[in-house]
Amino acid sequence: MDIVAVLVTAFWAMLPAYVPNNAAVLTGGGPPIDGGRTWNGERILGDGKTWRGTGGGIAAGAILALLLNAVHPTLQDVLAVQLPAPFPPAVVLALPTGALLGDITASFLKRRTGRERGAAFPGLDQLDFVVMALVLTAVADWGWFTATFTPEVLATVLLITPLLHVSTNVIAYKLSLKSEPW
Ligand SMILES: CC(C)=CCC/C(C)=C/CC/C(C)=C/CC/C(C)=C/COC[C@@H](COP(=O)(O)O)OC/C=C(\C)CC/C=C(\C)CC/C=C(\C)CCC=C(C)C
Ligand SMILES: Nc1ccn([C@@H]2O[C@H](COP(=O)(O)OP(=O)(O)OP(=O)(O)O)[C@@H](O)[C@H]2O)c(=O)n1
Ligand SMILES: [Mg+2]
Repeated sequence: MDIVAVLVTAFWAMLPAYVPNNAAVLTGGGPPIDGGRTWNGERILGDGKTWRGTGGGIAAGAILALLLNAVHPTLQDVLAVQLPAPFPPAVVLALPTGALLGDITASFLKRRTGRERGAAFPGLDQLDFVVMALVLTAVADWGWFTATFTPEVLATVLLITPLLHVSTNVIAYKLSLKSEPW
């Protein structure tokens, strides 16, 4: 695969895992998942992980995956690029669900390490959602996963995701959509 094909595959295949975190910020609020419960004096997850944000995020990512599947044949013709095979139904759910599960796991780890809601955890913040999205996708459909995420695509995903995460968060902060720029 040439470099353009690798970049296009990495971005296309990960979009349904990128959008859920954005959508959760926009749709979040209401009752927290942990119901306010604590463990060893600290919140289990905190007020930043809500049912509404999680549901909104998964819905946004799954809808986007279905939209990408719908435009797949046309775009492949028009752009003359090799896109990954359409997202199988299990992957349509695994990518966004994994992304938010990764983010929720990171909040659990942040609370266990004494970090308050909104505190940064460099490294974890940038890769939590992508690692869990990839793991869940591999479990959901191993054939699609290995055909799409070749070693070079996987390396590209792990390289571009932190850059995209940092830039999206700075833009969202400047637009007053997030209270911290990370
Ligand atoms: C479908 C809905 C409801 C919203 C879509 C909004 C949107 C513009 C999505 C772009 C998707 C995308 C390509 C994102 C970049 C990949 C990425 C790593 C995203 C991680 O999201 C971070 C998120 C919160 O993260 P956290 O929970 O871990 O802290 O960021 C907050 C984002 C928002 C509140 C949404 C609004 C975002 C913008 C206005 C910025 C748009 C920026 C880009 C498209 C990327 C531009 C940067 C480069 C270098 C290309
Ligand atoms: N599952 C989720 C993820 C995010 N959000 C919303 O998106 C905001 C930003 O997300 P994030 O940065 O992940 O949460 P933080 O508030 O920073 O909390 P934490 O320290 O636990 O990451 C949250 O405050 C919350 O309003 C949500 O409602 N539900
Ligand atoms: Mg945060």
